[in-house]
Amino acid sequence: MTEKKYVPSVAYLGPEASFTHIAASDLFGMEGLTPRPTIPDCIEAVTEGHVAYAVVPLENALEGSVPLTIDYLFNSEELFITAEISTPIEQHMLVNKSQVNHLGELDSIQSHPHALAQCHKFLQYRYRGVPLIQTTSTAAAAKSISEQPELRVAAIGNRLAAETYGLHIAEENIHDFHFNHTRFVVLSLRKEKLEHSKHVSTMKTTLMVKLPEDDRPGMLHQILSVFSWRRLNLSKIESRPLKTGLGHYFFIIDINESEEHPMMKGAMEELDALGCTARSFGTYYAYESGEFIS
Ligand SMILES: O=C(O)C(=O)C[C@]1(C(=O)O)C=C[C@@H](O)C=C1
Repeated sequence: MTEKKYVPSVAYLGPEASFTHIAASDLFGMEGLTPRPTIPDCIEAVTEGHVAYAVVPLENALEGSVPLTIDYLFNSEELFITAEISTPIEQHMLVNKSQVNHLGELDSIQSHPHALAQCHKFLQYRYRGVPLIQTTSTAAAAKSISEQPELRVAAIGNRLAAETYGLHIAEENIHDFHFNHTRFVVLSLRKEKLEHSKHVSTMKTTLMVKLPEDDRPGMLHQILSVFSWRRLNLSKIESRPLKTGLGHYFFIIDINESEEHPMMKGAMEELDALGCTARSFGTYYAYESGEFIS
């Protein structure tokens, strides 16, 4: 008797043919993937136990962090990052075949805010004045325009979305900078390191750090020195508003080390001694997808 392969259930920011879908299938294959319309819906699918994992975008090389993902993570007490996959991204302008000869008369261009921003210069020079409409994902934009072929609208998305929704690629590679990569993370209630045969770029630990309530001079400097004298390499530090008042922030810190390392344990203890609240999202492998998602 052949053993049945375990196929984990995975929610991703959909619909079908989003960049997140491609990233999720890169890690998990096509089986077991279920689309969710928004990033909070993906995160809730995991926290409510409907799926084992959720794949969501975390950061883009041109546009920075995806605020929804960061803020939901900050407020979750139970989620861990179990893997990261970073992929190069190519954006195209998609239209219904009936609109190919009406590119000069577009009423709107739709996409995810990050995708619109990645093509900002292109849109400014070629489609100045055309209203830009934000959607929950690039694939949501492609799907929506495909359902209204009579409208003079375009979407920004990838090649798979064009194929999936029967759209025509009117303009290819419209992202403003060649180095357009997005980091996607795999979230789970279980603290684990997902292993994959893909190329691992590094092992990372992500922390979210809240400073002590009493504002002291040099606090950020002290936090950084916790890592620097231990020779712990940070690959990212970013501040986000705590949403409790102007000037109140928390910090997202990525460290290229396992949290099991004695130096990391020491760092966590020292952060605690400084009065900081440091929450670890776990240690995970950061994978790189060599192929362009286009
Ligand atoms: O997955 C998608 O298609 C999305 O619309 C999300 C998202 C993002 O949030 O960064 C993913 C990759 C691209 O950078 C643009 C948009």
